[in-house]
Amino acid sequence: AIVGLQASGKTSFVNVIGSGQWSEDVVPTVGFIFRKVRKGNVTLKIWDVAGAWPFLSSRVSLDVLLSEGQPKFRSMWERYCHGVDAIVFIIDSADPEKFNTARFELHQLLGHPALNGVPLLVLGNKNDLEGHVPVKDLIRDLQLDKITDRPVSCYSVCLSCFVAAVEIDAPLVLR
Ligand SMILES: Nc1nc2c(ncn2[C@@H]2O[C@H](COP(=O)(O)OP(=O)(O)OP(=O)(O)O)[C@@H](O)[C@H]2O)c(=O)[nH]1
Ligand SMILES: [Mg+2]
Repeated sequence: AIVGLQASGKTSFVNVIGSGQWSEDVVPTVGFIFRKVRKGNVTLKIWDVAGAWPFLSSRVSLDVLLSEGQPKFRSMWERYCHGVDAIVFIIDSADPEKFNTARFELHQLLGHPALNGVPLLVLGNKNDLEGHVPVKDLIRDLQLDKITDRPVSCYSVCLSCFVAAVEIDAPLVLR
């Protein structure tokens, strides 16, 4: 399952691994998209889950999240993560203002007992943009070092740079 805040690049990621090509043509996902991607003799079944649900898209501030408990739309993330082999969390690394919300949502998601032990891949996307945050700071800001109950990896990527190869800067396997 691929989760993350709005416009972080989840659908772009699925396009890149699915077709091997960056596509400029993405629109915000409504609900979710289920995709099967065949790689050699392996078939990946992928849930591309919207960062926000239309009817609640204005309610994304952390204050609201905290005062209302778990907002309905992101509790949907958990539903799509049930029983998966891995969770991919994508974050716009050039938009640090959203890091607090992202951290809150990520840790909230991982706190669900049913997702215990499921490996986590964090991709800090959009490293082509000025002011993007490097992997080491993402790890700190998202408190990835506090996640001790599963394998965690974090990479900095640029999905829109994907022509022949995804640019990866300073890959770091935490655990
Ligand atoms: N500069 C830059 N833009 C990117 C990159 N990856 C994705 N984008 C752009 O970011 C925007 C959002 O991408 P999406 O893939 O639709 O994001 P999403 O996470 O699926 O968004 P929702 O479906 O709304 O949750 C699009 O305009 C993409 O073209 C990147 O590596 N660099
Ligand atoms: Mg999408």
